[in-house]
Amino acid sequence: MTKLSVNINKIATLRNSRGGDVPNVVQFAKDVQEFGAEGVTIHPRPDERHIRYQDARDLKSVVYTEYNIEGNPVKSFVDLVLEVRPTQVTLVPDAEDAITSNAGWDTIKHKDFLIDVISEFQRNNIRTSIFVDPVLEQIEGAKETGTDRIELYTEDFAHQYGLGNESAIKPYADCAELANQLGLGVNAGHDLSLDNIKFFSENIPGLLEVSIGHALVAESLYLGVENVIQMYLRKLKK
Ligand SMILES: CC(=O)[C@@H](O)[C@H](O)COP(=O)(O)O
Ligand SMILES: NCC(=O)COP(=O)(O)O
Repeated sequence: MTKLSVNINKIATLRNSRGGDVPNVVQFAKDVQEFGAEGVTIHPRPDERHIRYQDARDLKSVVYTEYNIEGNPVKSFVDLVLEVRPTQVTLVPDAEDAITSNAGWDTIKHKDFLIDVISEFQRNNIRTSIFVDPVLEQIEGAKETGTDRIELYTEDFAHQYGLGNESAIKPYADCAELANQLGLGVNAGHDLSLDNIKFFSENIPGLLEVSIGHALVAESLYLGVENVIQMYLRKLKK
């Protein structure tokens, strides 16, 4: 069974656009779990443009499913994760100015660094995952870091599948197969959506978890807007 972890970054983006507390990120996390989500993911960035470090602390007491914090392990992020102690930390090599995550780790080049941070989190009983491109050498490199899991970076799959190229699944399936053989858990995320999630999950062996945010929030808007318009119209009827 593949777990669905809902990434709530976009809820914080909407909140921050008005400066108040609507929508409320903590309430949203409570609600998605109530509706069946099996995890909550956040990705605080150093500029705090969506999820803030304080949100990460506030969410700790309400996330009773799996709490996954993603980010680049700069010192402030490492300190935050060690303070909050989520279920899982996912390490992502983000550039500070990146609009969103746009690459996996070079697990060979950054092996020593990854070993250090991963062992520190594991000493504190926090499961680790590292964001990787679907490249076999990078999966072998990930194994060398001691990480518990990998997260396959699925942007390319999502893009290609949207164009009708089903063969784009192959490198992901091959990497998942190798990870399974090596004893690494397999997560996946980025641009997964209602359009591609069934095909992706059916073709990836041993897929433990997907984290989905951008498309899930957009789909919630599209699928909810008719209902909300009707509710407004009812209230406006004299
Ligand atoms: C790690 C990853 O794949 C990203 O999708 C990320 O968690 C989303 O971050 P943003 O919401 O900042 O785009
Ligand atoms: N790890 C990926 C994630 O949390 C969500 O990515 P996206 O669905 O917002 O692209």
